[in-house]
Amino acid sequence: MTAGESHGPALVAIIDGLPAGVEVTTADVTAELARRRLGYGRGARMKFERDEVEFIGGLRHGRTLGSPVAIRVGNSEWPKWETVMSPDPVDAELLDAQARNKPLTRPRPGHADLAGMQKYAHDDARPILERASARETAARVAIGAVAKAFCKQALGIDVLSHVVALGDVAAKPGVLPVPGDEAQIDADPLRCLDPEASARMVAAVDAAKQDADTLGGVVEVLAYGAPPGLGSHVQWDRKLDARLAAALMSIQAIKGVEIGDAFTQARSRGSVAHDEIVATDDGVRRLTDRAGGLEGGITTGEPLRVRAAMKPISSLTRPLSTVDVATGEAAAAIAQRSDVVAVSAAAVVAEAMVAFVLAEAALEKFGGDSVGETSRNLAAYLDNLLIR
Ligand SMILES: Cc1cc2nc3c(=O)[nH]c(=O)nc-3n(C[C@H](O)[C@H](O)[C@H](O)COP(=O)(O)O)c2cc1C
Ligand SMILES: C=C(O[C@@H]1CC(C(=O)O)=C[C@@H](OP(=O)(O)O)[C@H]1O)C(=O)O
Repeated sequence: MTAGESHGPALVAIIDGLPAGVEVTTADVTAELARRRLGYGRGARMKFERDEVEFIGGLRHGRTLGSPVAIRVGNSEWPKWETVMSPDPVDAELLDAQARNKPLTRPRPGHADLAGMQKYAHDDARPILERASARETAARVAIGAVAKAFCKQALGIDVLSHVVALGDVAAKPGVLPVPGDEAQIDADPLRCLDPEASARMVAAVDAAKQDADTLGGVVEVLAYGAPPGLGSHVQWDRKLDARLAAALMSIQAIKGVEIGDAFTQARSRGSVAHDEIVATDDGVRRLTDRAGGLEGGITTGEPLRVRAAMKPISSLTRPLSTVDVATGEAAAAIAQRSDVVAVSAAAVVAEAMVAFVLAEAALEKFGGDSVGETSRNLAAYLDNLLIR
C-alpha cells in the first residue's frame, strides 16, 4: 500500500509479509529511486526534486525483521508547496496570496482530472491530480527495491528491464538483456539495449519536444531464475499472467500488457506459436520461450518476459482542448511543465511491480519467516520435482 500526494511532504509505502533477513539498505533504495529518474525526455522536475529515503519500520542494521517494512520518501520541494497542500486549514488571506492555490477548473484530457472531479465531488482538479500523478511510483520503486532484494536473496531471481520502443522507433527484435547487462542499459539515455535505435529515439524525443508534443512507448521486463510452479491454473485470480497484467496496468499511463510474444502469436498459426517440449541432457525443456515463461498462469522455469505499452504523455505544453468546468466554456487544458516521454522511468517502475508479484507468489508457494527458510523450502521443492 502506498499513500501520499505528488506535492505532499512525502510518499509512504508499506509491505507486509516479507520474511526476516532480507539484506537491504537506505542506499540501495536511494539508488533504485535514482534509476527511476533516468531517461531522456523527462521534465525539469526530475532534476531539482530530490527523493529523501527513510525506513520507518521493519529494518534493523540492514536486515528486514519480518515485521511490516515501511519506507518514507520525502520530497525536497515540500517547503514550496506547504500552503497549497497543507493538511490543516489555511488562513484565507494566505491562500489568496498564492496563485498556486487557485482552483484548477480546466481538466486535462488523458488524466484522472475530470472523472475524478465528478466522482469525488470536487470543483478543483488539484485533489485528483495530486494523487493520480506518477510521483506515486517513487513509493512503489522504494518498496520494489526490497522485493527485488528478496527475490534475489531468497529465490535467486533477477529482475531487469529495457525500453523496446519509443514512439514509432523500435529496438531490434529478439535482443534480450541478461543479468549483468543492467549497467549498460542504465547508461543508455533511454535504457534501450540497441544503440542505433536509442539514437533514433533521442531524435524522436527532440522532435516531439520541438513540436510541443509528447510520446509513449513499450517496455519489457524479464525475470531470470523463477522456478517452475509460481501461480496456478486452478482459479482466475491465482493465474500469474493475470496478476502480472494487473500489476503492470496499474502503472500510470500503461494501457496494454503483453505476455511473451502474445501479439505476434495472435497473428501466427499454432504450429509456429508455441514452445515445443523436448528431452535434453538438462531434463525436460522448451527450446523457445514464445510464451514468456508462463503456461496456464504458472511459471514454466523459462525466463519470464512481459511487456507494457505506455500511451503518450497527456499534458502537452501546447494544451489539448477541454472545458472550463467553472464557466462551461471551451478552454485550453491546464498546462503543466511535463515529461515529453517517461518510458525509461516506467520500465523501472515495471521492474518493481514484477518483483512484488513474484515475491508474493513465491511466498504463497514456499512460505518462510526467514530468507533461509524460504530458500530451504524452494531447494527442497526443486530437489523433489517429480518431472525435471
Ligand atoms: C514515470 C511516469 C511519469 C509520468 N509523467 C507524466 C507527466 O509528466 N505528465 C503527464 O501528463 N503524465 C505523466 N505520466 C502519466 C500520468 O500520470 C497518467 O497518464 C495519468 O495519471 C492518467 O492515468 P492513466 O493514463 O493511467 O489513465 C507519467 C507516468 C509515469 C509512469
Ligand atoms: C514527479 C514525478 O513525475 C511527475 C508525474 C506527472 C504525472 O502527471 O503523472 C507529471 C509531472 O509532474 P508535474 O506535472 O507536477 O510537473 C511529472 O514530473 C515523478 O515521477 O517523481
